Order: sequence, then C-alpha cells, then structure tokens
Amino acid sequence: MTSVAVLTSAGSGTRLGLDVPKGLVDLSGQPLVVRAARGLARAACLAGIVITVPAAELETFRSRFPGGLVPGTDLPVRVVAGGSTRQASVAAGLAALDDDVDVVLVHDAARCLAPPDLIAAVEQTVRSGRRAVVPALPVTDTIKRAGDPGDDGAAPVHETVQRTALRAVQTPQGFDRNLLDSAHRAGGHLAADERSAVSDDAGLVEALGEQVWLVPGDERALKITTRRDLALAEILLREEPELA
Ligand SMILES: Nc1ccn([C@@H]2O[C@H](COP(=O)(O)OP(=O)(O)OP(=O)(O)O)[C@@H](O)[C@H]2O)c(=O)n1
Ligand SMILES: C[C@](O)(CO)[C@H](O)COP(=O)(O)O
Repeated sequence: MTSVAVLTSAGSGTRLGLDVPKGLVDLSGQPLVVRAARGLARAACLAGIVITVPAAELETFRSRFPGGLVPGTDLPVRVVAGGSTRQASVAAGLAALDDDVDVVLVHDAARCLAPPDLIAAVEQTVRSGRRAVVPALPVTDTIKRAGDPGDDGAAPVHETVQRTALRAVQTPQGFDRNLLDSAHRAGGHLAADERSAVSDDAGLVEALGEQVWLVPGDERALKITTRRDLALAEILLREEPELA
C-alpha cells in the first residue's frame, strides 16, 4: 500500500503578476511549492511527492529540494515537467509514478496552507474504500446564472441558483490510482487546450460515470490566485504559525 502525491506547480501565476512562476513566489520566507510539499510531508501518510513544474524551470525548482527531499524531512521528491494546462500537468505527474503506487493525492501548490489533518483525512477516506474523494466547502454567496453582457457591461440574470447543495471544491483530491489513470486516459484528448481541459481531476472521474465523494474542506486550503489571496495567506500564517 503506497500513497503518493502529485503536486501541481507548473502554472505561471499570471493573475498574481509577479516575475517568477507562482510555485517560486515567496510566502513569509518560503516558496509556495516548498510550503505545499512540507504540508504534504507533515500529513505523514505519503511515500513520496511528484512535483510538476514549468519545463523551462526544472533545475530552479529542483534546487529548492536539496538531495531530492522535502526540506527538513526524509520524504523523497521527484520534479518533472508539467504541461500547458493543469490537466496535462497532472497527467505528466501520473506518468512518473512507480508501479507500486495505489493511492494518489492530487494537490495544488497554490493551496499551500492546506492543513496536514485535511490531507490525512482525504488519504484515509480513499484507503477506507471511497475511490475518489474531494474536500469541499459550502458556497456562502448567493449565486446567479448570467447571460452575455450588453455593450454597457450589464448582464441579464437568467436565474438564482439554489445554493444549499452547492460546494466549492479544494485540493488535495484523493483517488484510487487505477481509477485516476483510467479517467486521465479517457479524458486525455481534452488536456492540451485550456478551453477543453477540466479544472479538477474529479471532473474526469465523474465523466467516467464513477462516484465522487465529498468530505469537509478547510478555509485554510484557499487557492492563492491573486495578490489579495497572498496577503490573506500571510495573515493566516501570522495567526497560526504552526501552519508554517
Ligand atoms: N499548466 C498548468 C497550469 C496550472 N498548474 C497548477 O494548477 C494549480 C492551480 O492553477 P492556478 O492557481 O490557476 O495557477 P496558475 O495557472 O499559475 O495561475 P494563472 O491562471 O493566474 O496563471 C496551480 O498549483 C498551478 O501551478 C499546473 O500545474 N500546470
Ligand atoms: C483543482 C482546483 O484547485 C479545485 O478548486 C481548481 O479547480 C483549479 O482550477 P484552476 O482553474 O486551475 O484555478
């Protein structure tokens, strides 16, 4: 029984607008990708991590993991080139897994403050027999379905969506390895183009007709997308230094 994480860090961080790939952006003294890897290590349920990074930055990212280990731990790390979309990057990570891996957690470096107990809970739920497990939080905003905006920028409302059953999903998402491999094989033709690629791995599993299960998410697993998210993550770290 071997659980491994595929940690996606091949995005450029366009919306963050800094001059380094998002995984290398500093958050209170550590790059996001190192923080995310340390969180995975602290969950103490993984035998290794495969990190997908921009192809042009392989050596820069590798230098952040001296000796091929998560800093301060003995958890091995393999850094591989990702693809042009998140889906393609996860597929590249899966292709690098050893044969003995039977459970895979797919995690975003952009969600680098996901607490170790959340990570361990996802892994444990897969181990207990749920083959596709996603952490999620209830949606708190009122949600409306909109049409195309007119010339003045105003968009017509088509409906107000009943929100009680809506959930915003996070990572790590945990899977039986064979199921995730099958889902990526079946959806592989979508991966190259951002317009067709799926935004999470559970979407590919759903497309196979397989059941996906939700477990409670955690606000600290926020996705750092904008400067405001980065500032919020800094505040979270000040409030809870043990997340560091
Ligand atoms: N081709 C890509 C695109 C994204 N990701 C990863 O998927 C996660 C979620 O992506 P997002 O937060 O949208 O990151 P970016 O694509 O870097 O952001 P942006 O769209 O602003 O460029 C991130 O950990 C990111 O590194 C990836 O591995 N490969
Ligand atoms: C996988 C994910 O983090 C779940 O919320 C999210 O879907 C990534 O999507 P993005 O479009 O790459 O931000």
